[in-house]
Parts: sequence; C-alpha cells; structure tokens
Amino acid sequence: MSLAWRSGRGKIALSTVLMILGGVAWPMLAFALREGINAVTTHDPAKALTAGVSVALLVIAALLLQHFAYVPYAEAAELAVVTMNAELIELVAGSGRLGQQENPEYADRVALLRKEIAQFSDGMVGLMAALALAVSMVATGLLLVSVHPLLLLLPLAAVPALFATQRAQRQMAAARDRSATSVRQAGHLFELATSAVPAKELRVFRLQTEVRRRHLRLWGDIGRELRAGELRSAVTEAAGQVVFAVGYVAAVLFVLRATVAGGNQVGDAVLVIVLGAQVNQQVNSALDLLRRLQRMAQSMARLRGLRAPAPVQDAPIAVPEMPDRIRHGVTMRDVSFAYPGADRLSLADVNLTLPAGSVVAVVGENGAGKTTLVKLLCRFYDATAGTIEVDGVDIRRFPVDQWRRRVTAAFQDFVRFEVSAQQTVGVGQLERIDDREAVLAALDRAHAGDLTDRLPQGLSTPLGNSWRQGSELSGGQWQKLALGRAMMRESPLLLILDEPTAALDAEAEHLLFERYAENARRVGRATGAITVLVSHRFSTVRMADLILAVADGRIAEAGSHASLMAADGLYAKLYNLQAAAYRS
Ligand SMILES: Nc1ncnc2c1ncn2[C@@H]1O[C@H](COP(=O)(O)OP(=O)(O)OP(=O)(O)O)[C@@H](O)[C@H]1O
Repeated sequence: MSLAWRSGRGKIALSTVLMILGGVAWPMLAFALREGINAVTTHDPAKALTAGVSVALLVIAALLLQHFAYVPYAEAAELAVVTMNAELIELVAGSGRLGQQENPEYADRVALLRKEIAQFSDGMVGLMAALALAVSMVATGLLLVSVHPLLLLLPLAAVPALFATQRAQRQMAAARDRSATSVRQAGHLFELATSAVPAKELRVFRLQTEVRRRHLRLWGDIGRELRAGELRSAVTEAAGQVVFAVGYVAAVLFVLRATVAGGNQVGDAVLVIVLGAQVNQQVNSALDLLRRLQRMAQSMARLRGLRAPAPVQDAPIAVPEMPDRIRHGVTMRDVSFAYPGADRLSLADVNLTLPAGSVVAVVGENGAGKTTLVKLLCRFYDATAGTIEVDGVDIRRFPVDQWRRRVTAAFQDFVRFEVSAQQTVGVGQLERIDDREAVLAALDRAHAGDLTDRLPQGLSTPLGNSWRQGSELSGGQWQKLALGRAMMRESPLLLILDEPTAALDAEAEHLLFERYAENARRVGRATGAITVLVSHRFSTVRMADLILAVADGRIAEAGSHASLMAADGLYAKLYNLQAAAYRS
C-alpha cells in the first residue's frame, strides 16, 4: 500500500475521494427514494421534485465516479506487481547456493507464486477500494438505524458468510497445492512442445502426439482436483449465504409489519428493501475483498517463506582474507556429500589434493559424481561431511560471495544469453562487460577469436531468436562464447571446465586444450590457479598434470596419464576402450 501511495499521492488521494463519493451514492440513493416516496404519499410536489433530481444525480454519481478512480489504482497495482516480481527474482536467483533451486518443492512454491503475483493487481485494486466500501457500509448502517435500531442486526447476519468464505478459501488453496506438481509438469510439457530447442527431438522421435496426450491427461487430473475443490468451497460459501438470506427476509417482513401497523411510512419500507439488497451487495463485495486479501496473504506468506534465510552451515568464526594466490593446493579431507532429501551419497570419503598451478582432469562414467565434485568446489553446496581447504583454510570460512569472485567456470549446460556477442561474453566479468579489448582477449584465450569475424556486426551482433534481426548460432558456437565468458576473469584461483567442449569437434577440443593447458600452467605458476576439467575425451584428458578417475562417488584412481596407464586399472580400461573405438 505504501508503494501505491508513493506511486502518485495526488492521483491516489483524488481516486480515493471519487471512490468514496461513488460508494456513498448507493445508500444515499435509497435515502432519496424514501424521501421521494414519502413526499408523494404526503402530496408534497416540491419535495418530490427535489428527491427526483437527487435520485437522478446520485444514479449518475454511483455509476460513473468509481470508473475514473480505477485508472490510477490499476497503475499503482501494476507497480506493486513489478516490485514483487523483482523481489521474487532476487530471492530465487540471488542465493549463492543451488540447493533450493534444485529442490522440487521449492520449484513448486516459486511456480505457484509466479502465477499468483500475476493476479496480484486485482487484489491490490480491491484493497485500495476497501476504504470506499467501508464508508458506504457505515452510511448504510446509519440509514438502517434511522428506521429501527434492530435493523443493524442485518449486517450481522453476514458474519457466518464471512467465516464460510474463509473456510472455502482454505479448501480451494488446499486443492491448488495438491495439484501444484501436476501444474509444474504440465508447464514443462508445454515448454517442450512449444520451444525451439526440443523441437528437433520431438519430431525425430515423433513425440508431438505423446507430449500433447500427456499434457491433456495432466490437465484432466488438475481440472478434476480443482473442480472438486471449487465444488467443496461453493457448497461452504452457499451455506453462509443462506444464513444471510434468512436474515434479509426477516428484516423486510419486520419493516412491512411495522408499516402496515402504521408505525413507519411507506418510504421506510422501500428504504429497507433497497438497503437490504445493498447490504447483500456490500457483503458480497466485502467477501470478494476478503477472498482476494486471503489470496494475497497466502502469496505474501509464500514470499515470506522464500525470504526466510536458508540454514547457514558455515557461520565463520573469523573471516580470513581471501588469498591472492594458492601456494600449496586445494585439499579435500574425508569429503562426503548427499543432495538434500537424497538417501544415498553422491560423493563418499573423498581424500585428495589438487596441487597449486596444476591442470586436473576428472573422468568417470555417467552419474559417477564428477559434476557433484565441481559443485562442491564452486560452493553451490557444502560437503555433508569432511572439509575442503585452500592452503589449510576451510573454504566455508570465506564468504561465499568472495570465494565466487575468484572462481570462474564453463558448464556443459551453458546459458545462451540472448544479448549482443560482446555482452554474452562480457557478463563473465560484469565490471568489464563493455570492454571490447577484454572480450576479444577472453575469446582469444577460449580459442574462439575467429568467431566474431563471421558475425554480421562483429561483437555488436545481437544473438538469438528473441531479437527480430538476431543471428542464431550453432551449439558449438554458443559453447565457444560460454568458454570465452569463463575466460573473462584473468586471475581466478579456480577455473572449472565441466564438459565445456562437448559441442566442439574432437580436433577443436584438442587444439583448444593444448593451447589452454600451456597457458594455464604459466598463469598457474604465478597465481597457483588450479584448472579442473571434466571431460569424456581422453585425448584431452591425457594432457592434465593430475587425472582423477571417479567411480560411484569415490576417487578410484589418481595420477598422471603415464602412471595410470602403467597401473592398468579403471583409467587405462576407459582410455583403451576409447582409443580402440577411434582406431576402428
Ligand atoms: N540435484 C540433484 N539432486 C539429487 N541427486 C542428484 C542431483 N544431481 C545429481 N544427483 C545424483 O548424484 C550422482 C552424481 O551425479 P553427477 O551429476 O555428479 O554425475 P556426473 O559424473 O557428473 O555424470 P555425467 O557424466 O552424466 O555428467 C548421480 O547419481 C545423480 O543421480
């Protein structure tokens, strides 16, 4: 509300006045009607004329004023939606960790919230109109009392309806929560069916009909769940309304009896009949407002849930200075790790040292734990047991943010930032995003200097289909840009390359790493920087100073290419298999 107020005090104040005038016009209309009818029954033409003109003016006011008031309200509500979305992005993407985003329950909550925030503006408008509603309810109450104090009980008859509405809301929210996972899965299928990247596989495997069928089936399930919830909540709400209807009928009969007995004038009976209908209208509006407020409160509670800080495992006792260089190496001591909620370890009892200045390759079969090892080094997660140390200092003692500044990485599932080529590389070091020379140097280090020559506007070329005139790149070209992005930071302590070249051909990868490894060792000698390369290509892996063969979450072997070949274990087996495949 404070946001709405700050968005334009003058406009909001004027709208609120218009809203209140419009709101009060309805009960005043009933009052003018009473005066008119009483004037007719007492044969007072002057009073009847005044009342008639008042009725006309009040109808105009009641019908028109509120429309104008809604314009600034809607504007302020949109602003609130934009602000909430910004906060949601900050909460979801701002965390230094991955644990939340890889958790399906968290993903459900974020998906629901995204949907709810889109409907937030309606609730905001209702909330801003609440003052006008309250004023018109008070005016109605005063007029009812003017006929008979007992009539003030009429709005009380609406109280059960209020409770019923609250209950109905909870029933609906529970139904929505129950169907959240299906909604998320249906959303995923919709993305699959309509976005460009999956289009090829969908067609090759002729999956379009299957995806459509599953999408329909999910929506069938969701529809059934929601309809059942809607039916339950409709029955609950109707029960509340029946109580009010009984109260209304009783009030009308009460006044009619008094009128027939001569205690009231005819106009009083008309006043109560009209006001009674208005009370019903007001109570409905109040219920609707309550419904919206409850939805908003639920959204806010969900948002608060996301705001709650993730449990901090690493409260540092004394934060040491981030080292300028690594002198000895990064050591993992008895490191084990299980993903949150998982019942098996993805890494178990890892003990190893990555020597300062070295190029370390990690090999192993799919699911062995290579990426998990890398995630711990990047501190997307902390080890479940054991420690990771840099020159003897536990990395959990460094603030995550500072550690991240000295880590750079390229991943297999790299991001295609659809901005200019300059920026898609430059975001690797935001402070230098517009530094052309830095971007060109990074691309050169990634062996991708020639790429920009092929782009129509060089580094300024907009990339991707979200631009009208954007250039679409091949998978390998996008990957080269992602590698360039990783090379933007010139003095990282840790460079992670997690299958960053899977989309490049074997020769391009070999050339890149030959050059890269040489450079990495040279830089490494100066800063102790360690390069960790995850790859399935053994022609590249053999160049590394240290090779780690991971199997089932454990380090099965560690050593140089020559020593591991001599040992004739897992590495030698995998190497020979690939070499034989290439020879044949
Ligand atoms: N976010 C996650 N939540 C739960 N378990 C996960 C998660 N990511 C990976 N795992 C599990 O951890 C184990 C190791 O996975 P990891 O991604 O480290 O393998 P990898 O060696 O990098 O495999 P690949 O060569 O296929 O990339 C696997 O059993 C996987 O199922």
